[in-house]
Amino acid sequence: MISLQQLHYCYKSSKPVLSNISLRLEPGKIYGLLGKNGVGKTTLMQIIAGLLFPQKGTVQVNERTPSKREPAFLQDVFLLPEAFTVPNLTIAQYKRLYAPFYAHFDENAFEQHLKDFSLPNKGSLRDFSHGQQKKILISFALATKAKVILMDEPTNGLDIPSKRQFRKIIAGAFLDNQTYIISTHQVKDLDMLIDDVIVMDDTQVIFNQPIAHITERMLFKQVLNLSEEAPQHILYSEGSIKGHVVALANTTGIPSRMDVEFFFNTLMANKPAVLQLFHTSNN
Ligand SMILES: Nc1ncnc2c1ncn2[C@@H]1O[C@H](COP(=O)(O)OP(=O)(O)OP(=O)(O)O)[C@@H](O)[C@H]1O
Repeated sequence: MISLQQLHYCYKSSKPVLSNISLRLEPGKIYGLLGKNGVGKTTLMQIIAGLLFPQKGTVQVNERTPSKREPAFLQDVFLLPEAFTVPNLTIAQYKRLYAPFYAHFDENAFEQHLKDFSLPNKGSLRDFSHGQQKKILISFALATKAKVILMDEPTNGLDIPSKRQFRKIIAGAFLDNQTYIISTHQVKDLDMLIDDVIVMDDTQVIFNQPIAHITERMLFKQVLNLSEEAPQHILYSEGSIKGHVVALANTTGIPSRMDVEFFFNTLMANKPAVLQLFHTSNN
């Protein structure tokens, strides 16, 4: 369980990046963390990982305070950063050096993930391409079986087959006692993977809902003419080759199919109307 209460954070002498953030994240869920560039996604993940310390508010991760960086906390949290440089080690040396920090590290799972990504289990990390290095680190992250796994833009730099493989590996590796938080602009890469969507905007978390709630309350569809829909139900639309893609208030009572990217665009374009849909219903 991750619990943030009235969290504030600012870098030295700059304006706040995070203000008054309260959030509760449960085990057994994969959260997609979305937001425009510079909104504070990485900062938030670094606070949860105990790498940055908030000026105000409290953070609890599995009932521990990340900033204390106790061994019992560190062995159960893994942050895969967006930018990284690998040490001058072979895969085997890397595993020997870092796996012991994670009490539940699963060597077989590590080997299997490497195989699933079509990577060898030997060789010097620096001799691999950046995309391959990323896949090695993703494989390592998942093999730690840490209760909290934070991934910052994990699919950036991955080729198209690897992105599909990423979704498959995550879906297979995820355990009920884990919480994954995946920050990404490659929203399509999270399709069918995430349970809940968190959206940050202007120093705040403005949205945190399960996909199931979104698809109950919103409908995403293709129409030839916007006039096919009641104007009061149209939340947002984009022109497409076949007419328009629209996001509507779901008045059918039947859950729709989720399009995370289109949902995000709708929320950014029409915050009050989208947020109203969720505030007026029993969550
Ligand atoms: N070390 C730092 N010192 C000062 N300001 C910083 C530092 N790191 C980030 N910032 C600022 O904090 C804000 C949030 O940055 P952060 O990297 O958390 O955003 P983000 O949502 O992850 O962005 P992106 O989607 O572009 O990766 C930005 O305005 C950024 O310029």
